[in-house]
Amino acid sequence: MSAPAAAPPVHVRGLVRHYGTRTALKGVDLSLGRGVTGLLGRNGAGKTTLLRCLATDLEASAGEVRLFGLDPERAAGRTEIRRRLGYLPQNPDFYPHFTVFGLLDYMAVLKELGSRRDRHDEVRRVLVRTDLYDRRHSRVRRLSGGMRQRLALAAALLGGPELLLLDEPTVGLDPEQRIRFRSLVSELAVHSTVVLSTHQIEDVAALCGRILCLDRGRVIFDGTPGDLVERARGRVWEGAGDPGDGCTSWRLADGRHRVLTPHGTDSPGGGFTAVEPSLEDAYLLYTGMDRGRG
Ligand SMILES: Nc1ncnc2c1ncn2[C@@H]1O[C@H](COP(=O)(O)OP(=O)(O)OP(=O)(O)O)[C@@H](O)[C@H]1O
Repeated sequence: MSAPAAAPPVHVRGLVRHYGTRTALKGVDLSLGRGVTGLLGRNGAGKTTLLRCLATDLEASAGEVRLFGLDPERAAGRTEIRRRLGYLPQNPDFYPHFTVFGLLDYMAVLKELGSRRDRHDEVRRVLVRTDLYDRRHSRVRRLSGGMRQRLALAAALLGGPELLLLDEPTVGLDPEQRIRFRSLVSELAVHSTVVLSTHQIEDVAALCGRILCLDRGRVIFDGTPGDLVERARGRVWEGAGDPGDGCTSWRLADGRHRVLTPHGTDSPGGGFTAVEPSLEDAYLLYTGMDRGRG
């Protein structure tokens, strides 16, 4: 099945997804090209549900999903989409008795990756990319949590997908592996579309050219990290004293407080001075500010 030549990798209009009586996505619109898009939102906001819909793991209850211009609800479209995407699910689970190499080779067979020789070359390639080559003969059950996470990433990279969907990929990675992960993903994003759902704001700041904030099944922010930070300017403060109620605050190591005030005109009072907002401040403010909206 062929797709329109200029179709974006991801095009979603009015996407709704119900689980029984619960509505996890309430009309999501988005269109994604190359680069890394960070999907942010509080627990239960709908990030995993959105990724599962893009990964052809869940069907839309209503609305339109097109991947590479193809319709995942049609069998031919779905098969072609699956050939072209890589998906790292939340809490990936693998057959524990396989070796690392054997498991990836098995997944490569399912991905229809050519002859035995080509497949093995591809498995070696993703093992090197994820720093697991030295563990290729280990049983999956003997891997640490971070290594399993890298194995899941290796599986998602098989075949060089044009669309890479990563659901909390850096959970359990040590700092060195997180840095390796970031440079791998930013390299891949030169030629492909990456969607990264995460609670790790540092990863978003380091990697994402675009951020989508989800809140209760809706996109409440779509823009660059810089846009999001700008919205927090004049609303982040540090100082001594009691910041009082009505704003988000936390105690710093030196005993002072960092305070987020929801409106630009608010001030926590004497003793507090406005400071440069971080992406995390901006994210907290933005999702917090939206709390009052229906
Ligand atoms: N299989 C399911 N059955 C019923 N409800 C579900 C199911 N999966 C998710 N939900 C509900 O759908 C909503 C969105 O969940 P989802 O897992 O997409 O959120 P999330 O943003 O990925 O959260 P988290 O950050 O905690 O992973 C939540 O209210 C959740 O309880």
